[in-house]
Amino acid sequence: MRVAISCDHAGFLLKDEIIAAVRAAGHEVLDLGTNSTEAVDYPDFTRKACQAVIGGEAQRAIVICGSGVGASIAANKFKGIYAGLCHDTYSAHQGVEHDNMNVLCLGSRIIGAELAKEIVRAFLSASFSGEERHARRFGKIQTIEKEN
Ligand SMILES: O=C(CO)[C@H](O)[C@H](O)[C@H](O)COP(=O)(O)O
Repeated sequence: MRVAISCDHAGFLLKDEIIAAVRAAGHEVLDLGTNSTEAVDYPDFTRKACQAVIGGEAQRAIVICGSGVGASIAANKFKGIYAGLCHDTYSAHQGVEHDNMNVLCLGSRIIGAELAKEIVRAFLSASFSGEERHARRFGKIQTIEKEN
């Protein structure tokens, strides 16, 4: 699949490691910046990655900021984006299998590169189970989305 990746200045140092891990797992990368440690605003770069998913240029996205919190708040404002902040591998695959998560948020000031790469591999190798209870719950999330 094609994976959009973006970060702010705090996430920049982790971005290249994540890009390499995504490619090593056999996926294509759409690198949407930022490309230095010069300060930028995470909503601007989260927007780029989410719009790539919504527009179909990427099937999933990974967004990196300092804590991952700001990126996850911003990402979940987009209709069609189901973002999760995951700093463990269980959440990274279960979030896809049960909740249809399509954007992974990471905090580069919280976790190290090796754990981040394992989390990325867990996220990308998982798929939505589609089991009735999960589909029902996901449908309810989409109902909330339509109400707002
Ligand atoms: O970590 C974050 C909050 O969720 C943001 O994404 C930013 O990375 C962080 O706020 C940047 O902080 P800085 O003091 O401007 O470097």
